[in-house]
Amino acid sequence: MLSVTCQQMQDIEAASFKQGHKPESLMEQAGAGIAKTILHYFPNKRNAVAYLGRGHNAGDALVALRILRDLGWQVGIRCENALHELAPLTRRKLRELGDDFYYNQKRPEKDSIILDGLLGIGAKGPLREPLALLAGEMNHHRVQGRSNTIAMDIPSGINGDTGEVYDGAVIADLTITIAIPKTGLLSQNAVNHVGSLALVPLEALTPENIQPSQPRPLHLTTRHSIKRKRRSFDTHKGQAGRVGIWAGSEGMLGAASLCAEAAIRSGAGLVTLFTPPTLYAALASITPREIIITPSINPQDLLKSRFDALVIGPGLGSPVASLAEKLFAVIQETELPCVLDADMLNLIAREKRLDLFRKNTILTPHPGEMARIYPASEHFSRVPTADNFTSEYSSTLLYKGARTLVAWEASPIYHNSTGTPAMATAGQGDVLSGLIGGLCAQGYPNLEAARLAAWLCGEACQLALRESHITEETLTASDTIAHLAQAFDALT
Ligand SMILES: NC(=O)C1=CN([C@@H]2O[C@H](COP(=O)(O)OP(=O)(O)OC[C@H]3O[C@@H](n4cnc5c(N)ncnc54)[C@H](OP(=O)(O)O)[C@@H]3O)[C@@H](O)[C@H]2O)[C@@H](O)CC1
Ligand SMILES: Nc1ncnc2c1ncn2[C@@H]1O[C@H](COP(=O)(O)OP(=O)(O)O)[C@@H](O)[C@H]1O
Ligand SMILES: [K+]
Repeated sequence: MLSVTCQQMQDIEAASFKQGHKPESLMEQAGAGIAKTILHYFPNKRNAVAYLGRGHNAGDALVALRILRDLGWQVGIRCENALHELAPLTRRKLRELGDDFYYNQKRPEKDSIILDGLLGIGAKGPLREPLALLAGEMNHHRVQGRSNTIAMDIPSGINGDTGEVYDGAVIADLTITIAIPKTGLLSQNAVNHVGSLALVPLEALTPENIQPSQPRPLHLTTRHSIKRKRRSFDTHKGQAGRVGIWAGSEGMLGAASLCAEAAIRSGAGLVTLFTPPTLYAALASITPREIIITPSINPQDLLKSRFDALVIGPGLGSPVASLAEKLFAVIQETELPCVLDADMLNLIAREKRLDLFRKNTILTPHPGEMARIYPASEHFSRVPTADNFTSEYSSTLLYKGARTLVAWEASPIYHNSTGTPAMATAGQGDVLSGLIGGLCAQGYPNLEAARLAAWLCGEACQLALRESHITEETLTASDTIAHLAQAFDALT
């Protein structure tokens, strides 16, 4: 969905009020959506404390808190403003929760959920007292008590238009933005304060007829923006998508295995993994039985079978010159959707074969690989890099990072909303490339496949963290694969 400035959001809101929509009804819908999102990621009853400012942002937090309280959560509030200073609607939402909460304020306990309802789109400039004090308290409890902070609409202390981070801004693990994403949330400067993103759509408030505030529109990919395909009843495996993978080398068998497993878990009907004959036995012992493993020394084999998509590169290492040439020839020849990942990108950069970045290719560089294939990226921030790169090359680009970007030619620049720092662990990229290949093979257009795969991987990891045996430290790429089903299910 297109992102908007705070002024544009306020204009859309004003127009909806003219049409008869009521602020209280929108606040109830926003609060209910926030509570539902919190329960999606934190399904077990917890202690929740809402930090409140004076405006309607605090009203959203209060509605969500009331719903959580009614479901049996232990809740509390922190507010340093006098009751009469609160906006009338926010005051009403506090009364509905119970004024006792105001007179018996609570601080977060260990492992609490902290709701940031200090400031939303009505924020102006750096945090003033008493909100600066409360933001400091929230950040302290997030670290000391290992609490999770969830920002209502915007993390307080962030400029909602530019993403500028003011002193003492709230650090959120998850920002639940209301109705339409605000442009500042997508800024690279703000990423460590925004965390992962979720959207609560409101039917009355949509970005129709809004002019993008940037020459190249910035969109957010959320669970609402991609439609999951349904199979017809008589589908057979040949129609469900065939993926051919060239991956792995001595010492990097896991990359090939993870990539192939993710491809079959994407829904692809047949996945074939080509491997040097010397690695066959070892690879067969760690790869799921559903994968066809074919010993080969010739990448031309990728063109001989009937595949619907190819993935080349995970764990490839540094192939000898003759093998590299054969891989280049395959990429040059194929018209299939073709994911180029990891060492394949390094090889292309080293041999200066950027002519291979053709329309059917999907490139998945992390920032290090990006610097090799496109050294200009070191002089630009992420969005201009994605913009310039896709203007120069006709490939679909998936530029990995804490806020993964996906773009193609003149498309909007899509920012992924899901993900967690727990993903900063080996193998996540191999899962991602296998998933993209599998989705392409099932007929998702390249851009959609890349957006969906990035969203699914991030969502799978966020959902994995709900389990007591998986933490930020212990999550692995295998856990990502194990939670893909829940991520697919979370799509609307
Ligand atoms: N968009 C929508 O359609 C919907 C919006 N909804 C929700 O409402 C939110 C917007 O609410 P809002 O307009 O009441 O503004 P909000 O940010 O809560 O507070 C403004 C107050 O903060 C104060 N203040 C400002 N800057 C400050 C600073 N730096 N430091 C300290 N204080 C500062 C400012 O004081 P003043 O500057 O006027 O003295 C004023 O009193 C929106 O983000 C969303 O959550 C949903 O309910 C439903 C649909
Ligand atoms: N802090 C983070 N927040 C969100 N996603 C992350 C974070 N760190 C890594 N990721 C994601 O994990 C994946 C890592 O890919 P990559 O570095 O290629 O891993 P590998 O090569 O080990 O498989 C990328 O999709 C990236 O976007
Ligand atoms: K907020």
